[in-house]
Order: sequence, then C-alpha cells, then structure tokens
Amino acid sequence: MLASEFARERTRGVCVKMLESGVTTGVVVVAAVYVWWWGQLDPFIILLTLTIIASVWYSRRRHSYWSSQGISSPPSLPFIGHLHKIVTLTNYRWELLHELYNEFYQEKCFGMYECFKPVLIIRDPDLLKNLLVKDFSHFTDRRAFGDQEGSLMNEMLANKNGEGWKILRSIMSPTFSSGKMKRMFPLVCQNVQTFISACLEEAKQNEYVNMKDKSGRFSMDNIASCAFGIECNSQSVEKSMFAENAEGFFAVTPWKALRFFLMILFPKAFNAVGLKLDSHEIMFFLRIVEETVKSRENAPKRGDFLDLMLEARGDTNDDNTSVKNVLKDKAMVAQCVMFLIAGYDTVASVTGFCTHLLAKNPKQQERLRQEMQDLVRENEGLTYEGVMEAKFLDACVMETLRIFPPGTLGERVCTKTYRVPGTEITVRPGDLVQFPIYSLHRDPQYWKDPLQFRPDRFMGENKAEIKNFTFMPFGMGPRNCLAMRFALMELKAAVASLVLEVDLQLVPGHEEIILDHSPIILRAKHGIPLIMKPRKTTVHTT
Ligand code: HEM
Repeated sequence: MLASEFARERTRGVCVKMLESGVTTGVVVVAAVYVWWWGQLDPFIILLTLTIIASVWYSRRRHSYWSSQGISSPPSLPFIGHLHKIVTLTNYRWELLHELYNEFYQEKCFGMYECFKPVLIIRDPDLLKNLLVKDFSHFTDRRAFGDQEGSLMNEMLANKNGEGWKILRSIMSPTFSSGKMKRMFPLVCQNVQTFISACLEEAKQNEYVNMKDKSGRFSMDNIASCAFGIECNSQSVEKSMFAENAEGFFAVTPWKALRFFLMILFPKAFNAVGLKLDSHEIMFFLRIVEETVKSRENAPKRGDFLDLMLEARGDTNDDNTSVKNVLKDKAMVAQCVMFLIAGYDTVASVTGFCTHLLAKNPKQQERLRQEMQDLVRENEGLTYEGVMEAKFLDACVMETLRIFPPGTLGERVCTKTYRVPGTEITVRPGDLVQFPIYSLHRDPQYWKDPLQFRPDRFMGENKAEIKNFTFMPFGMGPRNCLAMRFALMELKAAVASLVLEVDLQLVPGHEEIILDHSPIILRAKHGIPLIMKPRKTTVHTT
C-alpha cells in the first residue's frame, strides 16, 4: 500500500470512529434530556402519552387487516377508518364510493373500515356471483340492526338473520308469486287511475306536474291498500292519518339520523343505553293492522298481503307448525310496516325517474306509447299479463333502474370463514361485504355511454349480452328483493297508463334531476316537474 493510500485509510477510520462516537454521544445526550424531561412530567401526562401511543398502535394494527392480505385500501384516519367517507352531510355516499370504485379500477375488490369493522367492497362481477349465489351459505346475513329484542324492527324479514330469516323468507316468498300478484293487480290499477286523475287535474291547474309528489302519493296508496288493507287516498288534498304518519315516519330529523347511525355503528351500546328505533308512527301502523286483521275474520277477501299472510297461516292445520309460530300477529304487523319502509320511496323514486327519462327522450316515449296502444287493442285494456310481458315497457323500466337504482349499495355479513376463490383473501365471520350497485350500473366497461338512456340495451340479443352481476337493482341471490314482482307490477302499470293518457315533456331548466343527500336510497332532491299534455285515450284495466 502506498503511503498516501495508507494515510487516506487512517483518516477514513478516524472519521468513522468520530462519527460513531458522535452518534453515540448524541443518543446518550438525547436520552439523558428525555429522562430528565420525563422525570419532570406529571405521572398523569406520562400515562396519557403511553395510552395515546398504545391506542394509535392498536388502531394501525386493526387498520392493517386488509393490507396484510394484499388488499388495497384508501388512506384511513386513526380509529374512525373511513367513516368520514361514509357518514357525510356534504357529499353523496354513493358518489364517494363511486370515486373509490374508479380509483381502484385495476382491483377486483378493495377494503375499507367503519371504525374497526372491516368492509370489503367487491368490484368484480364474477366474485359477486360466488358470494351472492354459489357460496351464499357463507353470507346469509345482513348487518344486525341493534334494536331491542322483541321490538317490531327485529321481527321484519329484512332485519332477520340465520335460521329465523330462512324460515320467514320461505313463508313469505309464495305471497309474491305471479298468481298472487295477478290477484292484486286490480287493487294497484285502482290506485293507478287515482294517480292519473290527480296528474291530469294538476296539469289543468298548473303549468307543470310535480312527479316526485304525485308518484310518492301513488306508492303510498299502493302500500296502504295492498299491505295495510285500507284506502288512504293520499292524492286528495286532505291528508289521511295514514299519509301523515307515513310522512312523519320518513321525515329525517337530526336526532333520528344520529340514532340511526349510533344503531348501525355501535349496536351493543345502542341497546345498552335503551335507545329504540320504534317510533310513535310505528305504533300507529301497528294499531291499523291489528284492527284490520280483526275485521277480516268473516269478511270477503281483498287479495292483499294481509289476506295472503292470513291464508299462509290458515293453510296449516297443525298448531305446532312453524308457519303458525313464526307468523304471529306481531310478526305480521312487522312485515306490513317493512313493506312501507322498503316499498314506499323505492317505487316512488323509480316512477318519477322513468317519467323524467321518457320526457327527455321523446322518441323512446313514442315507441313505448305505440307498444302500449297495440297492447290495449289486442287485450281490450291493460291486463296483468300484457303489462308484465310487454318487451319495450320492460326495457324502459330496466334502463331507468340501471341509471337510477334506488338501492345504491348491497351488503352481506360473513357468517362462515371464506377464502375468496382464486385469491389469498380470507373473509372472517363478522366482516362486511358490499356490492356497489350504482357503480356497476354506470361502469363504461360494461355499459357503453352509461349515462345515456338506451332501453335497447335490454331488448332481444343485447339483453343476452349483458354481463351477469353488472345489473342488479333488486340485489341478487336468495336474499334479493322479496317484492320484485310487486314493485315491477306497480311501476309498469303506472308508466303504461301514463304514456297512454298524456304526452310527457320536460320543463325548461329542469333537464337534469338533482339527487338528494340521502345515505343509501337514490331520490330526487327538489322534485321532478313535468309538463303533461292530455291525449284523447281512455285506458281500461282488466
Ligand atoms: C323499484 C323498487 C324496489 C327496488 C329497486 C328494491 C331493491 C331492493 C334491494 C336492492 C334489496 C336488497 C337485496 C339484496 O340484498 O340482495 C331489497 C330487499 C328487500 N326488498 Fe326491495 N326494492 C324495491 C321495492 C320493494 C317493495 C315494493 C317491497 C315490499 C312491498 C320490497 C321489499 C323488500 C324486502 C322485504 C327486502 C329484504 C329481503 C330479505 O332480506 O330477504 N322492496 N330490495
């Protein structure tokens, strides 16, 4: 080694040693200062610091549940996870989810956290098929509504889980068979006539008709008539007690919203402090059904849901059969109230959306009118079969449900440990799994020009080409919407009669629907104003 190189090596060695000793000295000094400072602190502050450090560490550990399985997740906040994205007053929940759906475009699924509860959002239709149908036995439940044992809410099919849900669903399903719907068709048609008359009356008096209001009243009349067995005629100016209580029930107050979120997020605490969801309006509905059931004992049949449920109960002679035990009076009342909750806003919104889209697309409206006129000519009126089998009417309703699905998000709770096929992902009991209905319906990968109203997507060969599990306005699998047939019957009867009776036109300045900030259900915010020009046809329903 040359002398110069040797000198350089020595210098480097000395420098490293100095650096090392410098670092060591630095650490010792910092530690000494820290120990001195620590000694000065109040034990309470020390405890608090340690608690904060331990809590943040715990929160980070819980929020690594998905990343430890290789699942992407948007950045989360300590403790609350993504709650700020879910419970928001300034944004639409489905739009936030839609942004994330687009952000994780490469992924089959992505993970989120409601506080510490893991939520897996499935984007991939093939995975959804497994989850909702093939491997349904792992996902039979929905999120538990933490309402008290014995409350009306707990008796509703939509809130039941496990074996209790299975038995009740098997009792309720036949109530919605095609034959039973046909028996109910005249009741719905009566309300369609009242709805059309109310629209025509308003069109005579005002420049435009508020479809949000009119379709809401139509939907309310249907539930009152078909589920509660009463005529409430909410289209008249004088509001019935039924309509008033239903409106009170759906009115969102800050206290109600807070109670609802507390129940969803902290079900155990909700129960422990004795909070309840059952409101005085529910007690009103309870009285109505109880009185109506009593008055049915020797009365002629109306063919409504109450009759059908009483029939289901009466069909069995054995006192110990499950039907009798499951469908007690209280459970029957609960199902009627559930029909109001599940069926009022949904049907009202879609009726309004569909008429708006038809007004916006006059050529499609005319094509639909043509189909309806042919139908009326062939059947001498609107019949159940005619309305339910009309191809273009079906396509218009489906296309409306694609663009504006009232239920924007579906959900299941994992009940048995599940390995997601073809992945390393494990979903454990209690984890939530969600399917983004709104986003799948508007994904350009599956729908060309997704925002355009093109009923032809649901006609003939096009219909067969729709990728499975990219269109599910009524959910999918054994836990899908119980009343899909009933909802479609209401929607189709209303839209068919309306296009036969009036020309629907947009009100200038109201070309787009502004959506409401409701957490899950898609509905118009201000209303759906439409110009209605009466036509010279009279529709008969048979
Ligand atoms: C256009 C109208 C409607 C739409 C778009 C709709 C949509 C839905 C959706 C998305 C679900 C969840 C399905 C799933 O998790 O897979 C559901 C469940 C349900 N819907 Fe509907 N619905 C409508 C009308 C109605 C009506 C009119 C009623 C009652 C009269 C009703 C009763 C129910 C019930 C009872 C469930 C829960 C089923 C169960 O848990 O077994 N729906 N609906």
